[in-house]
Amino acid sequence: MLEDLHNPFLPLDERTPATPLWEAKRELAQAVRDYTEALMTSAATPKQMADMSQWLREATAQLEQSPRIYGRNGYTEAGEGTFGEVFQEVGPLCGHSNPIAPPLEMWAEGDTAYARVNMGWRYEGPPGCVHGGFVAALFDEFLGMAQFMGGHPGMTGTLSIKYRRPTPLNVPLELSAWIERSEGRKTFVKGKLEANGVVTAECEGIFIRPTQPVTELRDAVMKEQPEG
Ligand SMILES: CCCCCCCC(=O)SCCNC(=O)CCNC(=O)[C@H](O)C(C)(C)COP(=O)(O)OP(=O)(O)OC[C@H]1O[C@@H](n2cnc3c(N)ncnc32)[C@H](O)[C@@H]1OP(=O)(O)O
Repeated sequence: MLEDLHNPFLPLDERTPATPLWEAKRELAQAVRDYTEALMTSAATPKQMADMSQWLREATAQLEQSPRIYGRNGYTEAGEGTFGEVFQEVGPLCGHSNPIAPPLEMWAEGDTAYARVNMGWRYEGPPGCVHGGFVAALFDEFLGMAQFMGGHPGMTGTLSIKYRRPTPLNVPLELSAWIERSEGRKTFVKGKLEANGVVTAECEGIFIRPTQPVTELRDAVMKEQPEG
């Protein structure tokens, strides 16, 4: 059922783009990341901002007029990689080709999964600190991947977070996670987030292995939506 999912713990240098589309998109996504990060701290003049808005709208129009592919299933159906290869590009937290992904880098050593990320000004909640919702998002993605080590990955059922200290922006954040136990379709995972050697947040997640293939999720969800 989940055989085709990308192994999130491949060495980073082996996670090469599956097709030329992703190779180009990675570069564009990084440029957009850099642009939005610069925007957050820029005090350019209103005229400079207006000029850049115009220039960006024109660039967006070019993308909109290009051939389009929608969603993970769309990319796999278009031959742009397996479900797993596409995931490593479009995932909203770790996707190389998704400019909203910080991105989060993950690897495994023994029974523990690790991740590293640096959250810039785009993610500010309390002054100088990472917004709590983004801390939760990092845990959701990271614990979601850590449960793969158990071999029975599922969807997030419950995520409980203890915010112990404010999490600073613009420093390397270190995450670690491990599987506590599995019961039937449920996998219990724990994790922590550290900045400068201080634990700023802890998380417990319960992941539930779905009864249907995750690749069929889109069609199942669409069927559940009311007409209209
Ligand atoms: C597959 C790899 C993807 C990895 C990415 C993970 C990161 C994500 O963001 S996932 C997206 C966020 N999560 C979701 O959208 C999930 C939405 N929820 C669902 O789809 C369903 O409720 C789902 C699949 C979690 C469980 O549904 P279902 O399979 O019908 O559960 P059900 O048969 O009622 O219960 C099975 C067991 O799980 C337990 N359980 C059900 N829901 C929950 C829950 N939310 N929290 C804790 N336990 C639960 C039940 O108590 C039951 O336990 P037991 O066997 O001991 O009685």
